[in-house]
Amino acid sequence: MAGSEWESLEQCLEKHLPPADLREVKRILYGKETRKLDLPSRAFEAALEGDFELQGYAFEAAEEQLRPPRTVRVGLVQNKTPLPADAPVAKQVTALHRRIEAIVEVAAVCGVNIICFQEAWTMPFAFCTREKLPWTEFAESAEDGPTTRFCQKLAKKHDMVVVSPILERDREHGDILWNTAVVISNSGAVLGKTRKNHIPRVGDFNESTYYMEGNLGHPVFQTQFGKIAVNICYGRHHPLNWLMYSINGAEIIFNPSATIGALSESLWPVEARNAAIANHCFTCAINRVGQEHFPNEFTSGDGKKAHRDFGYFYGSSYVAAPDSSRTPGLSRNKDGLLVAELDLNLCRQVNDIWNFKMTGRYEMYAQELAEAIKPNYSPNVVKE
Ligand SMILES: NC(=O)NCCC(=O)O
Repeated sequence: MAGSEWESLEQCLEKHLPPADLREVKRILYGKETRKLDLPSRAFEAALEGDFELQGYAFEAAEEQLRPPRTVRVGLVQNKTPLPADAPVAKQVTALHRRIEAIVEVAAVCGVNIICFQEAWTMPFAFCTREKLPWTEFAESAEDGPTTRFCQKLAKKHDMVVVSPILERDREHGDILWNTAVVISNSGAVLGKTRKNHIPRVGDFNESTYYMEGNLGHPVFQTQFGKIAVNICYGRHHPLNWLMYSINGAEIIFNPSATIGALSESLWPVEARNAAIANHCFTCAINRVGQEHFPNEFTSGDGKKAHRDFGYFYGSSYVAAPDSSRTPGLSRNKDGLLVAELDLNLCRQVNDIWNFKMTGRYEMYAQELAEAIKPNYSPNVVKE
């Protein structure tokens, strides 16, 4: 299996395929080609200086007579943790704030309206360790913690909606922890928060040691730039989770994640993209990059030796559209900002073609599922 030094699928295809084959492979793998965005050269210069990748693409919709285009630019940020996991907590958080601030400046130059960071972006992904301190010290209030205040400043300064996925400490309710995304309006006000609905119990993702499944349902946030929702990481394996955000009207669903090569890389290009198709909306899949090493060894419960690292996070953040097209992914190993221009009119246009909302038979599934979850349910299996 390729390690973290292997740059990306796109780079490999471009290097090895003759142009005519490349065109066909891209048509089948990526759908209708996305147009490269003409981003300002000073944005590329700043990205180069800041040592992160910058890519920009546009999805187009057909012109309509009655509705003007509803274009919005989203920014997806993937990044390594700048300091080692054993650096003091406050220093790690500050270093991450500085890193993100620099990337958001470039996003602003690129005209981004809504930006989303990776899952639990203010900390190393330490849940593999099952230790509490110091990791629980990274938890903050969603309403007025230092990271939310920091994001409010960014939102106001750049007139940008900020989606900030953090480890939340809910001081009002028993001081408990949640995996939460705070949505901050471009006015700088906290619009609300949403919590991770599905908690992994796979590999070293020992997150159930820290927090429970979210209790806020499937909120959709009406922003100036469109209706958005956040399906946090492991939620992307659950089609009903995507569906409920879509039923509540989400036009863009962000999927801030932290996942590693050995576990999920072959699922990654499929799931968020399928969700965009199945739900007639845009999806934005974001994964962190880099390797994180922890001070104490932990085991993976698989009989193998104890170790201090989690494996590598493979980045590859991308945006998928309801018509099955998608952007190329960002690199597997570099920090990056992906800018995508979406015309939200495409959601209804594709809905009118494929009609999944009309043909979904939700009443049938609602009834069948209501029966299937009963303890005495007997599966409908027809036998000879
Ligand atoms: N952060 C997280 O939920 N990771 C679980 C692994 C995966 O969903 O790929």
